[in-house]
Formats: sequence, structure tokens, C-alpha cells
Amino acid sequence: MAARNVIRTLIVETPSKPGNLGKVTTAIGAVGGDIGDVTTEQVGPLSTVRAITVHCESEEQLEKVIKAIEALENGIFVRAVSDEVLHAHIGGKIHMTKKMDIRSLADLRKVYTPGVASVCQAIVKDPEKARYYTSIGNTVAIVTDGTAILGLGNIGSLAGMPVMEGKAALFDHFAGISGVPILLDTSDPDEMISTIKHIAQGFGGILLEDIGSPHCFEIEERLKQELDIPVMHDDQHGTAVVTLAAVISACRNAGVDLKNAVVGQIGLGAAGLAICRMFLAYGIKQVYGIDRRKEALDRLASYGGATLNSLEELMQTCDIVIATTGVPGLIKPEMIRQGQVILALSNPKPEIDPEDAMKAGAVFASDGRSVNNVLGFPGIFRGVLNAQAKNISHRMLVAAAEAIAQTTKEGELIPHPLDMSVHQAVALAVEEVALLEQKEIKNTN
Ligand SMILES: NC(=O)C1=CN([C@@H]2O[C@H](COP(=O)(O)OP(=O)(O)OC[C@H]3O[C@@H](n4cnc5c(N)ncnc54)[C@H](O)[C@@H]3O)[C@@H](O)[C@H]2O)C=CC1
Ligand SMILES: CC(=O)C(=O)O
Ligand SMILES: [Mg+2]
Repeated sequence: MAARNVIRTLIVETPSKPGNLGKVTTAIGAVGGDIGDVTTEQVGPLSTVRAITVHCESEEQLEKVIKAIEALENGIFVRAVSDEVLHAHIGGKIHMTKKMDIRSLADLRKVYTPGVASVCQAIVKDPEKARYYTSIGNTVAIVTDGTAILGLGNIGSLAGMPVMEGKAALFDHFAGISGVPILLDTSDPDEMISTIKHIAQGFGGILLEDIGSPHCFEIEERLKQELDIPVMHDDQHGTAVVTLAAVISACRNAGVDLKNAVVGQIGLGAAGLAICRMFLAYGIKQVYGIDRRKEALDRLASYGGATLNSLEELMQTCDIVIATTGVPGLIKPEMIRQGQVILALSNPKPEIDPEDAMKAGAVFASDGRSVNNVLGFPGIFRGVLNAQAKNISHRMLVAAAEAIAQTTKEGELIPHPLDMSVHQAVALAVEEVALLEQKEIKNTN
């Protein structure tokens, strides 16, 4: 089944007679529309109005659905078509709010002047107190230059704002962290690094998001060296953590020894190269990759991976195939080898739909909606902020991946993203490693 990225709510009016809803749903299903929610908006003596959410593969299929409903005639028609996703974004998805009541003048003078001045002075005396008396220690900047927004390409940071707001909403929901989108209008590494360094003191951590390769590598490396707060490029390490977790689960389910499995990576950009590095560091011996860019292949070789000549060769060679190219439909069903694990992780559309991959013989298949860095970044930052860690180490990332794999139910690749216990398990695992590393540093000094 192809991805159903066209989601619309149809406002459908029918005569108030039993059986009409059944006729409508049958008509939708007959042309391949997938029904989500159905709510009754209005019931009158003569007619009933319902909002029916329909998931379609394309605008063309949506048109067919509308025509199929209207072809029922006898007083059945589509009154309106609303785009729920666009509608849900009106006014944005986040809002900064206060934690203290402002009901009296006394409250006002505590929250703001003159009371607040004494807090400023306490921070002047001891800058460390800023963590205690402000929200800085619980706030993460979500920084993008807009050069690799999902798989949509270099569409600019303004157009990337809905994604950044989404990450902020997820930070709040899954980890109680305030995420603040920062849209940069430069993708020059020196300018980006300088800007981020100038604003860093207002944040407990920096999440770099949807910054394209290869400049993302230098930016993250330099910021990690030059700042004393945790910095993580989510498309690299958040994705690598969740992919490692999925692959651990796949091998556990299939009774395969992961370290001896042959892994193939299609697309060696931010996500792909970080996945390869993570796998090699985890002890997986054979990691192969392909990319259109020679520079990306050279990078893989420098990390200890090997390159192959073509997509076809990679599909023939590898037991586990991971794709992060941003190219929908790149993997054809006839390329799938019996028993392969296929993770087609590009958003918003995968390189192959998991159902097509399974039909073609894959033993496990998933896409970027399920194997998604949402399972990693909230808990990772919760853990490092709790521990007041100054960095995010490889050991913390592996601990996060193992925590995700441990919370995955038998027979599945990855836990449900709405299961709060996964995010709590990731946070705890990361915090424990962070505290352990702090102890180790103390002991060696
Ligand atoms: N599921 C998840 O959690 C995540 C998914 N992604 C997805 O991965 C995709 C790539 O993201 P990034 O790595 O940030 O972008 P990127 O631009 O850094 O990397 C894409 C790479 O794919 C290569 N490529 C493109 N077409 C190719 C082809 N036909 N054959 C071989 N290589 C090809 C490019 O040369 C580039 O190196 C996007 O669609 C994004 O949505 C990224 C991060 C997280
Ligand atoms: C999930 C994500 O970060 C991406 O597709 O870019
Ligand atoms: Mg991303």
C-alpha cells in the first residue's frame, strides 16, 4: 500500500435515513480511500452532516473519493473539503507561557520589577545560579538553516519553521523541555557557529535540525568543542540511535547475530553517515554504503565502512538495508531479497512502502514515520539536562538505543512513539551514563 500523505476531512451530508453512512463509507473504500475518524456534526429531521477524515495516496485519489460519494446521488453530497493538517497549523503549534500567577500587584512586583532585580544580582554574583533561578537549564534551542528540511531539500529555514515547531511540541510533550526554534538565514558554517555561540548562554542545550551535509558535520563538531552545553545534530545522532534500536530488535526477532550481519546504507548524508558510524562503533563488522556524491563515499571509507558500485549491488549484498536519501520510491519491489530487513527512513515519503517491501519478501520493513528520531531526542536531552552534562557522548547514545530496544515488544521493531515509558527509559539511561562519566572524570582528576 502506498503512503497516504493526503489527509482531508470531507463534510458529507446525507438524508437522515439508516444505511446512508454505510453507502458513503463503501463508496470511499471502493476507490481506495482509507477512512480515519468519523464524527457526526449535525443531525436534523431531514439531513445528517458528518465529518469523515480520509487518507489518500494522492490528490487524484481524493478526487475519485469525492466523485464516488457524489455519484451516490439521492441527496448525498460533499459539502466541503477541509485540509485538517493546514488547519491545525493556523497560528502555529507552540506558545511560551508563564509558570507564576500574576493576580496582584505583589505578584507583579515579584515576577517583574522591582523584585526581579535581586535575582539578576544573585546571578551577577554567581553565574551558575542562572540554572537555578531561570528556565535556561530546561530550554533547548532548535536551530536550523533550512538546507535539508525533511526530504524536501534546501527550502530555507522559514519554510522549515513548522518542522521546528513540531520538534518543540514533542520536546514539551515527551520530556517537559522548552524548545525554542531558531531560524538562521545563513548556511555559512563560520556565520552559523558564531551566531549559535552568541546565543548559547540562554539555553541548556542545542539541537541542530535539518542542516544538510556536508556542512552539518563541521558545524556540530566545532560547536561541541567550543560550547560547554550539550549539542546534538538530531538528523545524525537521534536518527542513528533509533535506527540502531530498530536493527537490534529486528535481529533479536529474526534470531540473527547483528554484529555479523551485512548492513547496507543508501544515502550517506547527515542521517546515513551517522547511522554507519554508529553501527561500526557498535561492532557491526560489515557496513556498506552508496551515495551519488564521491565526498560522501570518501567519508564512509574514512570511518571504516566500504562502498559498493550500485543500488542493485547493495540490495543483492546486504541483509539489512537502510535508506536515507530523500528520494521516494527509489527501492523497487523487485530489488528486495527474501528475508531482508528494509528500513526506508526518508520523510515525508519513504524509498519503498513497508507493505510493498513485505510483499516482495522482506522479513521486517518500516519507514520514517515509525523509525523516527522522535523516539530519541526528547529523552536524550531530558537525560543530559537532568545530569547537567556538558556534552552528549557516544556511550549515552548507545545507552539510549539499548533502552529503546529493551522497551520494544517482542515481534516489533520499535516501540509506539506515544508510549511515555520509552521516553522515560531513554532519559534514565542517558542520565545514568552522564552521571557515571562525571564520576569517572572526577576520579581521573
Ligand atoms: N526517520 C527519521 O528519523 C529521519 C529521516 N531522515 C530522512 O532522511 C532523508 C535524508 O536526510 P539527511 O540525511 O538529513 O539529508 P542529506 O541531504 O544530508 O543526505 C541525503 C543523502 O542522500 C544522497 N542521495 C540522494 N539521492 C540518492 C540516490 N538516488 N542514491 C544514493 N544517494 C542519494 C545525497 O547525495 C545525500 O548524501 C530525508 O528524507 C529525511 O527526512 C532524516 C533524519 C531522521
Ligand atoms: C524526522 C526527521 O528529523 C527528518 O525526517 O528530518
Ligand atoms: Mg530532521
